[in-house]
Amino acid sequence: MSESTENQTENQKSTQTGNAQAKSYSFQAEVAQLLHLVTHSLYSNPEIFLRELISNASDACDKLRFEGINNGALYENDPDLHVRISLDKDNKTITISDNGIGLTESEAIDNLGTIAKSGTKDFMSKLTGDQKNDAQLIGQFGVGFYSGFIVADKITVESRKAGEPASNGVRWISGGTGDFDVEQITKESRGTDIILHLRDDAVEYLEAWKVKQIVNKYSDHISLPIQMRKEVWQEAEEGADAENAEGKMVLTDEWETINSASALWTRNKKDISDEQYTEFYKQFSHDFEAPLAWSHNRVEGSTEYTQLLYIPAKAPHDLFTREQKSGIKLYVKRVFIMDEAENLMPSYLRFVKGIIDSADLPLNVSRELLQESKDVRTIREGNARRVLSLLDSLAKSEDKEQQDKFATFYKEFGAVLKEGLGEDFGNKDKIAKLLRFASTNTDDVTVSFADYKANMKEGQDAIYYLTAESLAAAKNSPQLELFKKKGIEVLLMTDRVDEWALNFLTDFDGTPLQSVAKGAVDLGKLQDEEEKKAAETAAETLKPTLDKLTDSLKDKAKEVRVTTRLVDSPACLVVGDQDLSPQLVRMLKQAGQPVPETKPILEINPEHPLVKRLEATDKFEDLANVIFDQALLAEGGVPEDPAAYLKRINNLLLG
Ligand SMILES: Nc1ncnc2c1ncn2[C@@H]1O[C@H](COP(=O)(O)OP(=O)(O)OP(=O)(O)O)[C@@H](O)[C@H]1O
Repeated sequence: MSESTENQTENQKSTQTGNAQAKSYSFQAEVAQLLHLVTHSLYSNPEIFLRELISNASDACDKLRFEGINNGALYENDPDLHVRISLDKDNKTITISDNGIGLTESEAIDNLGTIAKSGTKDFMSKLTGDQKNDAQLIGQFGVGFYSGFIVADKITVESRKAGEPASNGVRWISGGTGDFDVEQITKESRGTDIILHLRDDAVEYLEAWKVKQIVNKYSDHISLPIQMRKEVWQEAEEGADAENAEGKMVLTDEWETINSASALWTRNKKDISDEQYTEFYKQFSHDFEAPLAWSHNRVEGSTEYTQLLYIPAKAPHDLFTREQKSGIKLYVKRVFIMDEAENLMPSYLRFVKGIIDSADLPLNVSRELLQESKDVRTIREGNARRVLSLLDSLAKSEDKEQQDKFATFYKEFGAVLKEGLGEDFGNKDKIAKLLRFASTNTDDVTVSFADYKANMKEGQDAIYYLTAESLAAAKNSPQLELFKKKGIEVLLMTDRVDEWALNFLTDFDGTPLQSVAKGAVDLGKLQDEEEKKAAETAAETLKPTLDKLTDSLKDKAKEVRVTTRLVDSPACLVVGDQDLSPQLVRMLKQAGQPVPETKPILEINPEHPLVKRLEATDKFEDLANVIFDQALLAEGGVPEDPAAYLKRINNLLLG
């Protein structure tokens, strides 16, 4: 017995039904809360109940198909899986039946009495308490099985698990309030019947045309046949009374399939409307926002598969955590195999949601097997190429709407995409083309490397960039002073991943990338010879001061040297070309990772009055340390001993 069944049993109350075998159970508190909302809201979109129940029926058939791979007996000589909808005007019921996997008694108690599924949990977390808003959310999200209570004041579920004897059926009944009753029944047919006892204001769903319309709108892509009893026109009989004089539609015993019954991705692209693509996305992804873009292809060659990949419009809150799951569902020859098939998409594209239907993988493929498969590698590479070219086409588009979509994509997922520079060497250049940054010319994150190159000064032979913790810190960084003075654009990068990712990109289209905070400043042909000479002379004259500084700061700085990079500030910190920047070191330390201890280089501005004062002051130690600590503060760091820093400042102020 599972844990929740035990809990439910504790809640067991004396039977209300009079039937010795029926037992009454309380709903989990969250379910009761949800049901209260479902039954008391103004529904903005009541018809979604059908979408939800059909989706559950289809899942149940998928499960049977999957388990049937290794245990054919589960089909019980009833191999044609389907969903059937029956309308009963006299009893005001609508019944959704499937011949899928079915439920045992304890599964019915567990699964229909507690909330386990991610979609509903997500929904609950978005509730605001405002009835109108929450009612709209139900329409967008759907709340699975409980959607039935939008139109029904009582739901009866009758089910029998595949492979169990007919006598092991279960009946579950609830009025959608605090509890539900469960009893054992005999059910010959395998699978589940959901019987909705419609409320008086929901009898419109007893009309066959209405049901067909809803199925067509929401569930056309379901790969199973959704069937209803066929209606035929019956002419009036001779001598019929006035009411029946014109003939009428009558139900036959024949079942008719009312949906296309082919999985959406198996259909021809030109037969699928944008609305259908969007509706399909919302259903399988549980995202209630429309996707930004999608790509649907049948890939042929040594590995054959169909890919239907979507770019969502919004990043999930856990995008950056290690637990973030892949959004790819794997099918093999239209049989659902698994959710979250992480091997089918590189991790830096983990935001992509979609479906892969492989013609080559074995039906009993496991996660372990996926890791080693050559076909899987081919599919993963094909998927990455496809997503990158989809993004490239959005980025390159002349169409404003497409450009806006790219901007939205970049805002939501740009930082994740950058991980690809380190992860996907083969596509590094394609990824680099898609990257956008702020720069010293604009705060908007819109400058591509190509834009930057087009804007380079004559004689400039590197792409300059600066990584910092925020745009404000980047813009005020002393490292930029010389570049500002000379009017050279510098890309400003403020995502945490930037420095790590940029390590893997040494050039863009033949032009080297150069961090302005690493190594000696080298403006190449843009270097002013006179400035350079002046710095060299200053270095000579300042030699004794530099030596003294090096000695005083030997615990903090690896080297002290004169620079031409500064205009207004007395000093700044830089690191060697191959060293980690102080920001990255701080970040890694925060994340609890081991980092090699490297000391920065202190560069000083020989023209600055504070530096000049060093030559004459009798408080050399104080001033030297304050200059170092201020350089540290300017790049976002904190002096190692803040109290000592303040003491020194005060000492200097008091003169
Ligand atoms: N027709 C059915 N056949 C078998 N089991 C069902 C059926 N309908 C519902 N269930 C069971 O009840 C559970 C709860 O259904 P519900 O619609 O609330 O959530 P879900 O289907 O798990 O979530 P999601 O709709 O997000 O996939 C299901 O997970 C399934 O175990």
